[in-house]
Amino acid sequence: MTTNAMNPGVSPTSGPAKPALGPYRLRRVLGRHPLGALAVAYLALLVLAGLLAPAVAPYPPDEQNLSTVLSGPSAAHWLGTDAVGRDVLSRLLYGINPALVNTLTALAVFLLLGVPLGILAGYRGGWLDTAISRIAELMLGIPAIILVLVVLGVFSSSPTAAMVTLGVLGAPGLTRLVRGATFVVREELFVTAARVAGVRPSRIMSGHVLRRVLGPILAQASVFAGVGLGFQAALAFLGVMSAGDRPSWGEMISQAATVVTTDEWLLVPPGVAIALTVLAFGVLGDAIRDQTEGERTAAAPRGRGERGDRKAAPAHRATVASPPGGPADGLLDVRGLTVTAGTADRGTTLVSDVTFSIGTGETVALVGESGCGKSMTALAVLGLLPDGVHVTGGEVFHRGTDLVAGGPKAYRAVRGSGIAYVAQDALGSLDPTHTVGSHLKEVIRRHDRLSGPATRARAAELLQQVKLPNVDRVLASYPHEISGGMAQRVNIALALAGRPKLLIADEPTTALDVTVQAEILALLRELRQSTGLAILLITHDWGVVADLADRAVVMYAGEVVEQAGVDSLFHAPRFPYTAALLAADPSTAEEGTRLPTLPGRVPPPGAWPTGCRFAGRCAHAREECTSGPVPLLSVGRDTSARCVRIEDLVREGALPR
Ligand SMILES: Nc1ncnc2c1ncn2[C@@H]1O[C@H](COP(=O)(O)OP(=O)(O)OP(=O)(O)O)[C@@H](O)[C@H]1O
Repeated sequence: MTTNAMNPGVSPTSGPAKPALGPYRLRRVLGRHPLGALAVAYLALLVLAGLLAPAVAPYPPDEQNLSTVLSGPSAAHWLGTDAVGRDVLSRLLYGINPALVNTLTALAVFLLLGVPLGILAGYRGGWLDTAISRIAELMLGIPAIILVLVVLGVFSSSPTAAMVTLGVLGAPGLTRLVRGATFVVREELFVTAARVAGVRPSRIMSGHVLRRVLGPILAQASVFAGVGLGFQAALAFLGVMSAGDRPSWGEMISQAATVVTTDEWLLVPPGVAIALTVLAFGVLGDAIRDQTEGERTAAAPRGRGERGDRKAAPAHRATVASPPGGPADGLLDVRGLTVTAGTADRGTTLVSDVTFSIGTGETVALVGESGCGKSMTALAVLGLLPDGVHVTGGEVFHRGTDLVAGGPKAYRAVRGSGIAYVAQDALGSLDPTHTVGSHLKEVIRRHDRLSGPATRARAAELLQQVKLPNVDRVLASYPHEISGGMAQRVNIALALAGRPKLLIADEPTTALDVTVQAEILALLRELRQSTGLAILLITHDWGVVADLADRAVVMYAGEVVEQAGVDSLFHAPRFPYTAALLAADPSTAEEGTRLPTLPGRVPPPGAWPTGCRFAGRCAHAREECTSGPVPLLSVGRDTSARCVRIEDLVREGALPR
């Protein structure tokens, strides 16, 4: 994930996603799509003409003049007259409203069913997704025209019944599209961040996910509006949908159809009006889709699914009990944590038997090369493991409550108010469609019952707490309007909103430039002193460990290989891997000397050797290292290490005394 001493050659994560298609961006989109703008202008004109029909129509719609039937266009009747001498232009104008009302009826049903079900299926997943998807597939198999004809037969050719049926039959297609888009958005970091901040799922779905999938929805709605209008015309032409006695485009088509053999012109005005309107809806849909397609595919699946449940029997543990992880007072106690992709029986273990503790106000660094299981450990503590990855052994006690046993409910209760989270991707953690103020207010409302002005005051206070200047301007800014460093301060402010006692920070400074890194570290240090905040810091950077941490937990190939106070660790590492990592740290290297490298790679999950997992890369490995599982052994007051040769190595001078 990062480029640094422990993880060479791997680039930082991508930048933030683009803002979703809101009203402001819709205007910009149309500015770049002249045809789309033309379509909007046409539709706006149509609505206006429909509303103003009584004022602008040259004749009353039902006024008959039997002396001028089927007259064709003339100065008196610009679009001619129909079979009973009524003015076609006037009827066309009066017919706009029924055509649009019918279209809107179908559209409303289409959206009201398709959008919520799609978001629910995509966001919740599991059985709800399976049920909604199966029903949608079933409905997509129903032949629409036959069902509509049956409905028209039952409901006396009622246009409303036909349009409602069309909406119901169209909705499953929208549900599938929205579900797919929601799957992508659900994995975005800002959704994870909102979840960790304790924002309710209903609020995340309506406030964040809906806004992000609005583009595809609008595109689909435009196209469906065109389909609805064309469908009305087809039904009216077939004479199966009653037009009543009001003028409507469908009714005009229907009447023109009866005289089509003697006068084809009568089909032209309503036909052209319908064709133009269908075209306008289609062009608008295309403009919106062109704009949003790239954004949807560009949204990287970076976040995490919510899996706090234990799915299978506890996994195998080390034969010797691990010693306590440090001077814990019960704020966080992780005991024998095992995380598996798949199930315990038929899965791959990603993290095995991890034990450590964090006390109030303490900062513990989780260190190790890329792929050693640091993030999986942190995500298991938060109950935010990705789909298909589960805790299959051990406990995560937060103030005495086992979150693993408590399941998603227990995790939800502590996220935000007990344990907060700050990710590496500062901008990606913020929803691009919300201002900083809106992010903060949402989280504050989740934790405090405050009035509107008090919520704003609290938001400003949080920004001041993270030392952001120009609070009013920052509150009104969108994420793309602030720098990475400011965004990370905003994320820390969001994390502090629930007054948590523990902050999990996953490489919070890696993506920032050096001076900003130092400022963020200084801020964390200050917050720790002023609020008593405990921090679980995931990092590759020994400099950050030295700067901030009290203790370090070193992970290798999914297990803890050493735990120690930072001073002991730096001066007398007790595991050859720790010693090798420290020796390869460029910040401690003497100028002009060649930096030692650590040959080989971390064995991937599923390919861990028996015994010491580091043996394949260790210059000091002997047969005894690989003959059986190696327990984590206490070495001195605050140190434990998973090495059977510590005494030999110290004696031989391979490890410092
Ligand atoms: N969704 C997943 N399904 C299966 N395996 C996964 C999944 N996500 C990560 N892994 C694997 O789990 C192992 C531990 O990954 P993890 O992200 O915890 O490592 P890390 O130490 O945090 O590395 P980095 O510093 O690069 O983030 C890796 O081998 C990784 O490939």
